[in-house]
Amino acid sequence: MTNPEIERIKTALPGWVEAGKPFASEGKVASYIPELSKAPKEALGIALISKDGETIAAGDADLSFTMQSISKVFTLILALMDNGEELVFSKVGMEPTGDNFNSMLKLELVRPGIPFNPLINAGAITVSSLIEGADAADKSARILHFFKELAANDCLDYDMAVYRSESETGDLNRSMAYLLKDNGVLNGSVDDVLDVYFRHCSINVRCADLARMALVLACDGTDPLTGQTLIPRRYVQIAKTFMTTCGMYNASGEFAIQVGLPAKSGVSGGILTLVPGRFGIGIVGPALNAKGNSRAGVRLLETMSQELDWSMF
Ligand SMILES: NC(=O)CC[C@H](N)C(=O)O
Repeated sequence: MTNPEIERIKTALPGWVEAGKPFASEGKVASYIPELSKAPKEALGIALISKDGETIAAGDADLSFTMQSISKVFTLILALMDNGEELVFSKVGMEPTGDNFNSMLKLELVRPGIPFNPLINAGAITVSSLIEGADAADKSARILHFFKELAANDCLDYDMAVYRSESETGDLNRSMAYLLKDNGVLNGSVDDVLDVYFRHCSINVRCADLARMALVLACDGTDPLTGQTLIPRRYVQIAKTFMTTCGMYNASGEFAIQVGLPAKSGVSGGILTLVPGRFGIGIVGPALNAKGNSRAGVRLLETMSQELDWSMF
């Protein structure tokens, strides 16, 4: 039986992507991690996977890119699976900051030492320290294994050039980690925690990988294509709530109004989003707007949400 929504997307998607592409010229590719500046500025690609396994892709969907902040959603889930809610939320809060993703302002001003939420850098670095494992290498191996399962792709691996580039230049994250350590929030050595963090940020993916990971969230933790439950439903609920309130950094309110779906972006220009119960979606568009979200990617999602009436609200 044909699904009219899927047929509509198949027909219209190439046109929506073409209409979104020019918006990339309003954005800038991130360069504070020098290796990221090599990404093609004008690119825009998307892949969707439906709960019945139908994949639809358009534009530069084959471009590979690093997950960056998108990985924070899944390390949070793994930390919750490893430690439970009580412990995780004794180290990291549940509120949006309204500040940039790499700001350390509120670490000192309000509730000293505890990051506001797990999707800002300070929160995600704290979450990295909560991943179970004998040492940093073991923790990173567990994260990579979990991501491979969620993406149903055994070939996922690090982009070592991006990893090295961030390790060499990540002094702001390093200073944040020292502050967290001094406040008694971080377990383990700062170098080890940052190694785990930089590695999961540099896991290389394509749009279809993000779409498959998002599909698991869209289906409450069970991969509908294998029937395997990979995440307890409660932790999916927590992750999707953070994506809605903090996933697009300090543009999450605007995104909730214009698009109305749980989403997470990264500075490589990736966006992972989902339509509850129906689709997992991965997007890449390396040119970013002032808040650090893919300019053309956000535009494409605004169009799709309006055309397909996707807002949850
Ligand atoms: N917003 C992002 O994607 C930030 C992730 C990046 N690895 C950083 O720590 O700066």
